[in-house]
Amino acid sequence: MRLLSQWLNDDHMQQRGTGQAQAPNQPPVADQDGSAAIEVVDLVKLYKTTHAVDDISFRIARGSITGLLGGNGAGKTTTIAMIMGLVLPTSGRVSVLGAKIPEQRYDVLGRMNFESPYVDMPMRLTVRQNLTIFGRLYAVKQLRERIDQLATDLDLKEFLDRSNGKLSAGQKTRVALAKALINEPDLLLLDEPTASLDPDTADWVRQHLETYRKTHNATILLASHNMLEVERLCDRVIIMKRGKIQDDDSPERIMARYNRDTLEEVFLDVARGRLREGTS
Ligand SMILES: Nc1ncnc2c1ncn2[C@@H]1O[C@H](COP(=O)(O)OP(=O)(O)OP(=O)(O)O)[C@@H](O)[C@H]1O
Repeated sequence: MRLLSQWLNDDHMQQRGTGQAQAPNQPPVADQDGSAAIEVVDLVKLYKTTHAVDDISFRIARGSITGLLGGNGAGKTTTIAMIMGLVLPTSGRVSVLGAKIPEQRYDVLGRMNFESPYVDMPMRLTVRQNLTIFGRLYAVKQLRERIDQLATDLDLKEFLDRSNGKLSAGQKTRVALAKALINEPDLLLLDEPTASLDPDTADWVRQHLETYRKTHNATILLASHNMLEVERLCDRVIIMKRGKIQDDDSPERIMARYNRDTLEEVFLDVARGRLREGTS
């Protein structure tokens, strides 16, 4: 995850450094054709001899919530980074909201957003200043009202004028979520969205994400190590291991296939190489 934060910081610096915002509110690239929110075909990322991502393919339907699971080093972050166009694939194709990535990424970046508690925002700036900068990068209209709305929705009012460096981990996570929603994205990529939140706040964030998906018909792809969260939120689960897709189905069908009652048990089966029902 540290690597992803580095890529992201570099990316934002590049956009600011060139003085060119990312043309966020451009007309949508041809996605009226019913194309998937995300399409990944035969995707490979090879780092010297490490197959970080090893020939994976999937399509993610619009308006769905998909969980990307897998142990440490399974290839989740690299997959998400390639979907965002931050890492170039060794081979294979990615398209997002009908646009080829990375070639046409600037056509759709304004309709996407990303959140990870591992990516810090500038510490000396206040929450309001940070949200203002990101809102301007996305050319959000009526930005002040949008920030007020997010502050109400995500309960940030109490520390809106406090610098980011003086927030608790849980408060930072809520601010990071506000940043991810600032442009009302059609596609939200989340990395452990409830890490470091207490159970009550985590539950509240999950509810917020579910509501956001419903009200905006948004598509959410989230990497998580929290199996209960994935069971609760996701219509579909993609399990990765050593760069490959090990399983891909609804949580219910996956649990049935492994003859398990929880995704946590399935995760342990996959991690420890135990076979699912019906495989030899
Ligand atoms: N820039 C890089 N150079 C070399 N190897 C890399 C690089 N980035 C990732 N890797 C390797 O690729 C593999 C997949 O890493 P990745 O970060 O995608 O896994 P992950 O599933 O996100 O893991 P975690 O749950 O620990 O965050 C790992 O073996 C990792 O060491």
